[in-house]
Amino acid sequence: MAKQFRIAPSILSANFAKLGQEITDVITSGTDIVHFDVMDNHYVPNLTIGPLVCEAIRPVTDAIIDVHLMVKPVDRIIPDFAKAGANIITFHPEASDHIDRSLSLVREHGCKSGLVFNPATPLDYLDYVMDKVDMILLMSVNPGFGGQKFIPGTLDKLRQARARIDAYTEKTGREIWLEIDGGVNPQNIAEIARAGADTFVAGSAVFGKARDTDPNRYNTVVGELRAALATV
Ligand SMILES: O=C(CO)[C@@H](O)[C@H](O)COP(=O)(O)O
Ligand SMILES: [Fe+2]
Repeated sequence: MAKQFRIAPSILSANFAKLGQEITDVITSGTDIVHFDVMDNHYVPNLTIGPLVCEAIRPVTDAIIDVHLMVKPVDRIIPDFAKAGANIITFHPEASDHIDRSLSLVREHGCKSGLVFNPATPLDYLDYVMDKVDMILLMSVNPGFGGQKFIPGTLDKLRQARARIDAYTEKTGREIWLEIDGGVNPQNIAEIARAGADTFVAGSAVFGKARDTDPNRYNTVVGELRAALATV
C-alpha cells in the first residue's frame, strides 16, 4: 500500500494581508495541514501570530491546524490555542519546565500533542513520554525564520526518530506522526521521506514565488512535491 504523506504549508511565508484566501488556495491545491508558527521574540528572535489569528482562520478551513509553539513558557498559552481551534499543538521541550505536564495539558484541551526537536536537541526527551505524544516534529533548521537551508544531519536524526516510532507502534499499535520542518522543497522531499518523515512542512517553497491572485497558483509546486513523494 502506498505510504500516506501529508503536506503542511507554513503560513509564515503566506501573504498576511490575504491570509484567509491564501489558506483556501493552498489547501485547494492539494495540501493537508495548515502549519501555524508562533514566535514570541523570547524563545526565538522573531515575533509572529497568536490565538486571535488562529481563531480568525478557523472558520476559513476544515483542514487540520498544526500550531508550532516557539514560545517560552508554553503552559499559559496552550488553552488559548485550543479554544481558538487548533487541532495539534507542539512545543519545544526546552521551553517547558514540566514536559509531561505540558503534553497532558494539550490533550486535556482536546488537541493532539507533540514535541519539537531543534537540530541540536537530543531525542532522549522522548524516553518517558512516548505515550503522551501524537506527533514528533524535527526541525531541519534553527527555529525563528522561514527560508533557511535544510541541515543535512537531520536525515540521520529522522532515521533514529522513525526507528523509535516503529518500535513503539509495534508494541502498542498506536501511530505517531513524524513531521519535518525547515528548508523542505521539491528537490529534497523524497530523500526526507525515505529517511522516515510522513508529514512535511514547507513555507517558502510553497508560498515563495506566487503572489498574484490566481487561485491555482500553488498547484505547480504542490504537484512537484507530490510527484517527488510518489517516487518513495
Ligand atoms: O518553524 C519554522 C521556522 O522556525 C518553519 O515552520 C518555517 O516557517 C518553515 O519555512 P521554510 O523553511 O519551509 O521556508
Ligand atoms: Fe514551524
